[in-house]
Amino acid sequence: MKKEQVVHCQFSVWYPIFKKHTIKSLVLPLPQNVIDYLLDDGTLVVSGSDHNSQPIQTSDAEEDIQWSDDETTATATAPEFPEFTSAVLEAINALGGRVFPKLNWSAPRDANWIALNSSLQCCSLSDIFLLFKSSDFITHDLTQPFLQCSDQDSPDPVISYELVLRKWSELIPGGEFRCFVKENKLIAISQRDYTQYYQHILKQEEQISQAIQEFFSQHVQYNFLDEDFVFDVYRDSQGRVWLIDLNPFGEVTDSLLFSWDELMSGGETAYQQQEGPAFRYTTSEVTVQPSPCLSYRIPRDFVDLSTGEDAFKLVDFLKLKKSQQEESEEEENPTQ
Ligand SMILES: Nc1ncnc2c1ncn2[C@@H]1O[C@H](COP(=O)(O)OP(=O)(O)OP(=O)(O)O)[C@@H](O)[C@H]1O
Repeated sequence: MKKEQVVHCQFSVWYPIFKKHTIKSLVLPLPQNVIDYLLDDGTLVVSGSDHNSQPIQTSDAEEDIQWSDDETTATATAPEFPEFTSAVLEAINALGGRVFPKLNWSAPRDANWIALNSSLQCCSLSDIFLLFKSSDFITHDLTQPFLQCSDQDSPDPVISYELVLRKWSELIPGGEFRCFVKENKLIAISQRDYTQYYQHILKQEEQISQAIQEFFSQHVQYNFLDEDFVFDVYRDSQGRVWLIDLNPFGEVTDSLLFSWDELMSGGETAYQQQEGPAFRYTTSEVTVQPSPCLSYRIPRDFVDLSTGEDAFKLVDFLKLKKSQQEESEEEENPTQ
């Protein structure tokens, strides 16, 4: 996979090409001070004028917190981005008040557990910041988007970072599929939420595969900037197919129920021996696995502490940690 392929899969590159076939979205340039804020480990929650949450600082900024009985001193000044905040609020309103946020490539899928509603649905900039600051996928976009590219000797293309806001849509996970395209041929289709068994996929295998192939040949094939790529689709309850996302054809993209070895080898096993693409889905409850994002979670208690209404619980927790730390330091250095 070349750096150029990654550049082509940025949202603002593919969206204008496929606008008619995907969810309505708006793209806002991400100012440098917002990028710096997102990459700064210290401040956990921003106190924006659009949100009434209390600003809280994590342990990195512990030194700044005055540990006193008057707990109000534990609040800290959070950064404010007035112009960006109003541009974001205007965009959210234009999209119906609820949005799904992304950066150039990724959504903070690994951070949904931290949101109060356990979802990526956002109504304000603080909702978006909380998810983005908690997400390794977002940090990856910001710091090493070309990590797995084969042409490491070539200079990294310059990236203009963008906040993508997509109109919130209730997508049923069983209707989502990932499609692999090699040399402009659709070689493989995988159920996207492969950890679950969906009876309707088993029953409608033929119709689903047919609908996706038609969508590909009518709207996607030869229209993208590369001949190898991966696209995600959603088939709604009326059988209509929508484009959800475009990804590079390579290891950086999850190959789900296929392996990259078989897809790279031209999909010999997958498509050359048969007419259409190979279609894989989970066929029984027996193979159901835990959700792949589970490893990104932290214990529920800590989530409650950091996002709960009672922000002072977090302060108590940090105090406890601090005193535990001091005790263990004393044990390690009994001479002191
Ligand atoms: N507009 C939307 N409203 C609600 N949910 C959405 C919306 N767009 C996407 N989703 C959900 O979020 C999931 C991830 O979306 P998307 O593919 O855009 O993120 P991503 O970070 O690029 O993922 P990947 O890395 O797997 O490509 C989708 O599978 C879908 O379930």
